[in-house]
Amino acid sequence: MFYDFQPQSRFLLGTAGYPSPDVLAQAISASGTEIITVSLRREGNAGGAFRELLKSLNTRILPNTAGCHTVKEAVTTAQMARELFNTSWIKLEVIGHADTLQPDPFALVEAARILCADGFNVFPYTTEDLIVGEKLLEAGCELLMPWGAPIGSGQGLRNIEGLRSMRAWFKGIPLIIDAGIGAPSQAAQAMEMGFDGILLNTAVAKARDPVRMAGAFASAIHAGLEAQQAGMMERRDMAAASTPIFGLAEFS
Ligand SMILES: CC(=O)[C@@H](O)[C@H](O)COP(=O)(O)O
Repeated sequence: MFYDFQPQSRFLLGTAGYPSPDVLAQAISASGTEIITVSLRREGNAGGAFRELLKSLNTRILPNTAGCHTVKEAVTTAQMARELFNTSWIKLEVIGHADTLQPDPFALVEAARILCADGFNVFPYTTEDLIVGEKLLEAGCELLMPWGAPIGSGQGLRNIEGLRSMRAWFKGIPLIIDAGIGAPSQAAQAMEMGFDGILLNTAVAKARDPVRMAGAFASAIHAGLEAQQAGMMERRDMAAASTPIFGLAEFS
């Protein structure tokens, strides 16, 4: 459950950098997503026509604060997004450095505290750090969005053991992998590990065929969720015969 919403699809899609608005609309349709994220700053540049297109797509809009570097910028952007899109949802990004695009955990927690107290449902873009995650929950966030890898890098699950620890530590808290996913197999792996959803943008927007890639990610995310819910076998260090030896004829 992502706040008050239980989506069928666990695929959350970004809307930046597509070759055209038409390709974006087709990719959203092929992805089966019910939640799209929109950067207020970029959207603001593109104007009202883009906003009208997004509103016509029959998906929930999760505005984001991409490009914000301070608490003040992020809070102001979130407040503008609430008015523009008529939603209390906000994907909170407070970036620590323009080159790494790594979240600033101190500013993130402070901004989350202010926005939660102001009635927002905050989706915080964070790292796999457990203490930062705890502080975000204390601030009032009901879910966390750990990165897979730096935004736009396509590196996949860069710290897989850290993400495993995070999944185990925050039992029952929805965790959505956000950013750095480059291939459908990486998204499937995250779902198999027990994550609740995948948010990505670049891997679809910059694919040679974004519409087809959106479909590929949709299949992979669905497969990963199915595997997770079916109960995966435990990994073993040693072999275990898959064929029973009971009843075999004895030769002497
Ligand atoms: C679109 C968005 O909200 C960002 O968090 C980010 O752009 C997603 O990361 P990738 O582009 O690496 O998928």
